[in-house]
Amino acid sequence: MIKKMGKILAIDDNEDILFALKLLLKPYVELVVTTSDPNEIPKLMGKESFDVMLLDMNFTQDAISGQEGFYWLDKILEIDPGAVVLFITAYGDAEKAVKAIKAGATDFILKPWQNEKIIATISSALKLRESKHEVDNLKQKQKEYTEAIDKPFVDFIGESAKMRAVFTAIQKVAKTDANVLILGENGTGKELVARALYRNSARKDEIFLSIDLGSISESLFESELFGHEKGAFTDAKKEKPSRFEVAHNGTLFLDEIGNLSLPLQAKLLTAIERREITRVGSNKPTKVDVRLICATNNDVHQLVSAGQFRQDLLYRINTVEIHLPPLRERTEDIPILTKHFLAIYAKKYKKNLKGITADAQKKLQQYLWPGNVRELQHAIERAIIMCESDNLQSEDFFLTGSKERCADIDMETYNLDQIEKNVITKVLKQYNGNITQASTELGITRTSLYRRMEKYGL
Ligand SMILES: Nc1ncnc2c1ncn2[C@@H]1O[C@H](COP(=O)(O)OP(=O)(O)OP(=O)(O)O)[C@@H](O)[C@H]1O
Repeated sequence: MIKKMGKILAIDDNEDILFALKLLLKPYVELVVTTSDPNEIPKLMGKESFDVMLLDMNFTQDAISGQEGFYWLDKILEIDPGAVVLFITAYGDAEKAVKAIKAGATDFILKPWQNEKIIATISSALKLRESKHEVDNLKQKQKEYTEAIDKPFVDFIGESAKMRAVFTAIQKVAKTDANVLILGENGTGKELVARALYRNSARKDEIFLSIDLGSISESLFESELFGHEKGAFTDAKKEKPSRFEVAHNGTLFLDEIGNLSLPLQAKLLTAIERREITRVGSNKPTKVDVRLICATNNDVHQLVSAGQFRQDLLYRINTVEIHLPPLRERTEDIPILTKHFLAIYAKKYKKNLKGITADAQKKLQQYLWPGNVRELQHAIERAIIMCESDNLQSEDFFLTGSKERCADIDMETYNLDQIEKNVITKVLKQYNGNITQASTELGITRTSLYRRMEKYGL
């Protein structure tokens, strides 16, 4: 039953009813305020935050239409959109009840009432009000967390033509609800793109939920992504909502989608196609409305050709594709990124640094950055910690030499085929046999590289 909690406002033109209500509710609730004049409602609501309001439907004698009640319901909801209003009427019928609920009332009480029934209804209404408060608090917290998490992501830097094309694509796509697939090597800024899309979308006030699919084990995938009911399996001590449900109305960022096994791809596809999920241990599907942004550092089209990624899933997630170029293909961005990270870390480590020497900057320009912007960021942080002078020096950067762009190639022979073979061997070694990266570096297609490898028996 109701613990002595909750504040109630009862509005009825019949003083006897108000008196009876006060007497009935006083032992259970913290405060009962009554008024026979509905015009008092705004003033009373200004003074006190009521949890539940009991509102008569008809205030003029002999009136049975309920119009006045609906008028005051509107006023109450205008003042407090989260108000929990219970209509009271002696002339209640199913039709009016439905109309009242549609208009925003929470429930309906018929006069004359049974005491237990009215107390039970008010008790549920108080619980509803409490849940509404909790939801509001959680939404507020979520907003604050998102803003805090988003802060480091606000600076998305790049001046190169390739990055300008990415920024233009983000501007065009963000406002639409289209599913976006972001492709790019590790550390190129895929999550930055996802957050920029979210921040500029119509769903910006809802949740942004990021899931690293690569970090979820196969056995836990289904319950992690789709949730489970209590007792669905041995360890399911409590029910768990699916990530889709948590992200409902918001944006779901599925990172490392290329790492999903084929059976899990099938499950994900069903959820996306039907726009509903079914928790493990339940047979009741729940509708979900999310904007999907996916990312991968794999060559997903190549995975499709190799039968390792479902084509139908790819078509569902790549309404628009955004390609993030690796840093070595936009070396003109290195100076501005250097400046940016230098300012951040000099402040963090309280170092009074002027900048970076021309030699050191040249070293950064020549390096291939296999870890892309993330690697540059870490290299600068480390250099700032190590630096003992006014400017970052070449020696402050410990870059793995093998990944430096080779300025010249030993010409032991002038045979062009032999030179080509040597260069390809060198580049393949440099990228540990990664065909995509090697072909990009060589400026040829993957197919051409394969053809040449076959030709030279590599
Ligand atoms: N253009 C950029 N401007 C500023 N910072 C950037 C830029 N690109 C990447 N970064 C920074 O580099 C780091 C890596 O970025 P992010 O996590 O978005 O990359 P990713 O492509 O999602 O990486 P992974 O594939 O490893 O998950 C982050 O700290 C990010 O803030």
